[in-house]
Amino acid sequence: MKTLSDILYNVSIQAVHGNTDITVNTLTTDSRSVGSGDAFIAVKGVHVDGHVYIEKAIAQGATAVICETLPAQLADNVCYVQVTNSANTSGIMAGNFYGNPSHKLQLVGVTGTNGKTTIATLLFRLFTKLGYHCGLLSTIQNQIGDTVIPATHTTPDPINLNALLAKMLEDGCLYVFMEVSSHAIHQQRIAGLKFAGGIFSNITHDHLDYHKTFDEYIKVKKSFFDNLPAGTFALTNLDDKRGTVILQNTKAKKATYSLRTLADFKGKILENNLTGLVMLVGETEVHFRLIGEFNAYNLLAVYGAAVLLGIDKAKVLQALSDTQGAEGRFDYIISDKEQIIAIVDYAHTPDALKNVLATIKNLRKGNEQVITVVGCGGDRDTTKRPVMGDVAAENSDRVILTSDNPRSEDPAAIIHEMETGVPVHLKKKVISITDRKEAIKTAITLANREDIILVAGKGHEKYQEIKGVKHHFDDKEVLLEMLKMMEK
Ligand SMILES: CC(=O)N[C@H]1[C@@H](OP(=O)(O)OP(=O)(O)OC[C@H]2O[C@@H](n3ccc(=O)[nH]c3=O)[C@H](O)[C@@H]2O)O[C@H](CO)[C@@H](O)[C@@H]1O[C@H](C)C(=O)N[C@@H](C)C(=O)N[C@H](CCC(=O)O)C(=O)O
Ligand SMILES: Nc1ncnc2c1ncn2[C@@H]1O[C@H](COP(=O)(O)OP(=O)(O)OP(=O)(O)O)[C@@H](O)[C@H]1O
Ligand SMILES: N[C@H](CCC[C@H](N)C(=O)O)C(=O)O
Ligand SMILES: [Mg+2]
Repeated sequence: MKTLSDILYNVSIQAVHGNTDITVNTLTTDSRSVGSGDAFIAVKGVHVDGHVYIEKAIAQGATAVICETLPAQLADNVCYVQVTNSANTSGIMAGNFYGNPSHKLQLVGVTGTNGKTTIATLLFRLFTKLGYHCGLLSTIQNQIGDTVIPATHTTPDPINLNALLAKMLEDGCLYVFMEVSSHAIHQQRIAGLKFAGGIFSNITHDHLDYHKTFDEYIKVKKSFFDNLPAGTFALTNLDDKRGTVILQNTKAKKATYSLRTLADFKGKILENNLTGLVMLVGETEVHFRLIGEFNAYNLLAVYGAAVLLGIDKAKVLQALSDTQGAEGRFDYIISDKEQIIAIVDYAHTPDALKNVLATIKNLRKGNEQVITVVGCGGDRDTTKRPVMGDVAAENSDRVILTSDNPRSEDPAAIIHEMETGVPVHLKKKVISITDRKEAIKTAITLANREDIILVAGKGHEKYQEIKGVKHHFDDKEVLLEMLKMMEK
């Protein structure tokens, strides 16, 4: 067992009251899970200040308290460590507690508004195919080789994160691919991690409820690259407006990918249809199973990162050509009788929705209608709602606005906010149906032979969260069931 003093290695300490030469059972930032002999780290959160729970943590058995402000009364037999930043400290302490697994792994972080799950999953599948034992930390799930560990966040909190990395290392993983969300960067969930490299996909409108301004959102994403040291790589998308600025202050080796301009990893789309993409990657023509221009970017990012990690270019392209994308990302079925194409996609930002609808437009052979079913999540960025209503209406023949995960909000009110973005002349295309199952059913009723239905926003999710309760819901399952019923 490690001592508190071991675990405090590299922490910026202001003051210590008590003995740091004590063993620590486990670390936690949540008083509700404190047990005897644990160290409690008090972190200021979005809703409450963890410092409020110090007494409770001690009552439950905490023998060490790490905090920014010391309580007025100090208990005997408890070691208090005052630090400059508790959130940052929890990352560093978690690393020390679990033996800094990231220092012994090749850890690659993927950040950006859209494409993180796709890129991280493709990298995991590619390297697995190449014969390496790998780990994955993603929105859909965490994985250690074939073993799936459910994910609660896109990027876990630092304690769970380091515990998972330690398990991966113990299991013999060499490479770990992880999504790095902007919330995670801002909340220091990745503090103390050692990355082999970082990838930037793109930055567009999302999470302005949390980051307040777009500039602030960019700054947070940029700080991930600012903190990458020399000897690592930073791979960016040159076709994104912010692709260059994001790497401005990094010490990492810079590398670029692009479909439009000269770059270290240059691609060109030759064909883009329902069977996949044919691309020129450098000088090599390759067929990929993924669909759409946005996936051409994701594939280039994956190719670039694999090459930067030292894998042979030809080997990468050969294995990547046959690699499947992540669940619920442009996941389609074609109905037996009417040949209706029904697509499930995780587009939950204006840019993702625009991209996925542009891809669908390219797939049309004639006058097929595009019918979009989409909603916006509750307790999330409200400013994207009217924009997504507009994007859906501008780029579809029919739109059914519906619920996503309303969470604590009134679903009808969210839909109303989406409606306000629909231009007057497009209003006749749009109807609103709060019940997502009914909305999907209506889309199928409206569809004629060979029409295309897009069900956007929930992708792989197997639930719908309403007033704190997660009810089973699976877009693909509903589509399959309804198509079967209607075509009987
Ligand atoms: C807005 C946000 O990101 N919140 C995260 C944050 O919670 P918080 O700041 O609200 O915490 P809080 O309730 O104020 O509590 C502050 C501190 O007091 C402690 N506490 C609290 C109550 C108590 O009784 N005792 C106690 O000790 C808490 O454990 C915490 O350490 O810190 C928690 C612990 O790490 C996270 O679980 C929580 O994620 C919430 C559940 C969440 O939904 N986050 C989403 C928005 C998120 O992080 N999403 C990104 C992906 C987004 C994307 O790219 O699309 C992700 O990485 O998953
Ligand atoms: N490179 C890309 N550029 C723009 N849109 C993309 C890109 N890749 C995927 N998308 C769109 O965004 C959706 C979400 O993709 P993905 O899950 O890979 O992103 P993410 O960044 O992991 O999202 P989250 O922030 O929720 O974790 C996809 O279903 C697709 O519609
Ligand atoms: N990681 C994103 C996912 C959004 C998915 C969408 N279905 C929603 O619930 O808003 C978030 O937590 O904001
Ligand atoms: Mg993701």
